[in-house]
Amino acid sequence: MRASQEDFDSAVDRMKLLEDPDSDTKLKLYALYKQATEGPCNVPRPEVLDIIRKAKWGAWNALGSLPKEAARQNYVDFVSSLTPSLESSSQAGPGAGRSLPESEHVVMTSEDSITTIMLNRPAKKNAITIQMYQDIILALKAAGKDNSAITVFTGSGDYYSSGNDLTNFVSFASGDLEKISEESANTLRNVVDTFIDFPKPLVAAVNGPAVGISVTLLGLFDTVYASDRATLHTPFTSLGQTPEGCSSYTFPKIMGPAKAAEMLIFGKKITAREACAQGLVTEVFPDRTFQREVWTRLREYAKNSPNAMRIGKQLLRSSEKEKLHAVNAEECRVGRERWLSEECAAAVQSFLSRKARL
Ligand SMILES: CCCCCC/C=C/C(=O)SCCNC(=O)CCNC(=O)[C@H](O)C(C)(C)COP(=O)(O)OP(=O)(O)OC[C@H]1O[C@@H](n2cnc3c(N)ncnc32)[C@H](O)[C@@H]1OP(=O)(O)O
Repeated sequence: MRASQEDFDSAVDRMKLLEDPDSDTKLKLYALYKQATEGPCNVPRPEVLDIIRKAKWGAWNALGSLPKEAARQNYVDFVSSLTPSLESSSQAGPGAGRSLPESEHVVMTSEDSITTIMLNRPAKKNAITIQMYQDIILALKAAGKDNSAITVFTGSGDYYSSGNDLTNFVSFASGDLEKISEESANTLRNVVDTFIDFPKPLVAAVNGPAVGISVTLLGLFDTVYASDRATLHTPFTSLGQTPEGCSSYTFPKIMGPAKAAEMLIFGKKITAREACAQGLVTEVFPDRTFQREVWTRLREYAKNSPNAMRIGKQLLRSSEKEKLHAVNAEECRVGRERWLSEECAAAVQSFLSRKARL
């Protein structure tokens, strides 16, 4: 169940009863309200000295391209969490009765028979934390079962995703290496398995640059639309790491072994247009019209028979599934060894200490 305009209006009224909320709460409410009512931040950044307006602008701007509908839901949930005692008995609490999982950085919305899963951490270029991997699994499982016809995966803000959050590796230095690396490999394996098994048409709307795992997973999507501003970069070997997301199998198959090697072994960054010429991207759109053109097209596609599309996907993909699961298992086994290497530790440390940039 998604928040209606009435739920939103009622949350705005309840919010007025809050007694002296702290400034972080006020900022979050302000940003979600603006996003829910006006959409993405569309005003120029205030002067440096105007501290309050700058903080408000920053909070709104950080919501990136979060859809109005998702902002409305987040606003309602946030107000509910602040005012549990004021909840009317007819209103569901956060998460109650909702078919969509809630998450701060993985936002799920459904409209026009399309479920959208959006990475929403624009200030960190949508880098994927361990929690986000778990939320992506939950979101995909929910989308696989809901009544939408198509599922779309995209990013908020200027990046599609900068890949794995490199601070995920910080815990490697501070704890039980064996255990943490095993847990991380299991998480990676689960998330990739969930993409392999996803039962409906899965479309990537690559709204900007993509790095690492956000690129490798594209080989498991049914259709990939990209903005002409997007680049695709898999800098694994400069990080002492190896390919994942089944790309060691899907990329050579899609683009041929030589082009796949340039990307996955030498870390060559390619443009969306190059990726399109090589078959990894289905179609490239001018950035200016990307959202409009992609969504117009997807809304048309979503009018097709959902069952026929799902069964069609199975026919196209099922013969590969067993192979893909085996590839995933092997990539995770090898990847885990690499994460424990000196090379990987040094590369991550180098990024975190800002000595090196891609
Ligand atoms: C469970 C474990 C699974 C493991 C799976 C294996 C997956 C592997 C991969 O995905 S490998 C790829 C990893 N990603 C990267 O190496 C990218 C690192 N980021 C960058 O090189 C740059 O940030 C950039 C090119 C993406 C963008 O550069 P720029 O435009 O100059 O922006 P900033 O660098 O200032 O970034 C803004 C802000 O975001 C933080 N950030 C960006 N990417 C990551 C990231 N991948 N991990 C953590 N943090 C990231 C960056 O530090 C800045 O934060 P700050 O404002 O300084 O707090």
